[in-house]
Amino acid sequence: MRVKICGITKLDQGIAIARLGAQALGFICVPASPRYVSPETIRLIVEQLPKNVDRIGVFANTTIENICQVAAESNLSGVQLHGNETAEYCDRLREFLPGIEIIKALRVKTPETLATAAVYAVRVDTLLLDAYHPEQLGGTGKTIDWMMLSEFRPQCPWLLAGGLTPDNILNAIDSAIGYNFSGVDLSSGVEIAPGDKDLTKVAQLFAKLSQLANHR
Ligand SMILES: O=C(O)c1ccccc1NCC(=O)[C@H](O)[C@H](O)COP(=O)(O)O
Repeated sequence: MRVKICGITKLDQGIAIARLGAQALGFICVPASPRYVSPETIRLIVEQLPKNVDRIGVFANTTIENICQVAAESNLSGVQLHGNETAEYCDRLREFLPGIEIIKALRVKTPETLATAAVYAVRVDTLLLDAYHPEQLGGTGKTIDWMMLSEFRPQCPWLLAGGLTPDNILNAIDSAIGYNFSGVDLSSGVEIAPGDKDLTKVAQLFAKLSQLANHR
């Protein structure tokens, strides 16, 4: 199962979290976020990571030119679209960034949001389901109503996000496991403060995940 830890801002924490077992690290490229990191800082961290760790830049409602520039400067392997990007936008981004993983985040407010997954699933590599918050785009610590996920069957792999913690991770996965479920994404649930990861909690997370038969 893929585990993505998002909101990395510090080199030592990125390296430690990769060593603990994260297959993907997320870097917030949204300037308004308290977890924002510059392309220069991302590059410094990325250069020290094992090559098999995915390096995902998180963007929201920005231009394709900006994403391409940051992806090149930071040496990203993937980009996550966390705003109101349309399906056509995803198509255009693919043309500009062939070979880069595109993750489309859906902020799930009602079951109707899940129905919009179909239009993205044939265009992007991965979907990510996050919780809806009226004022914040991500890193909110709010959970999705996992009961809504029982009928979720997208045509591409998907990650579960939103308020996941070492304490609730096994229940969340139990609810999410199903067609094309590929992993989990955590941020505030393994933090001391925004952008400052709690390595004890990250270790607790991987200890919990090791109880799952299909982990790794
Ligand atoms: O984390 C942020 O500050 C952020 C800001 C703007 C857009 C997206 C953002 N985070 C996206 C993520 O992938 C988070 O990991 C995801 O929202 C889950 O967060 P959490 O509920 O804290 O685990």
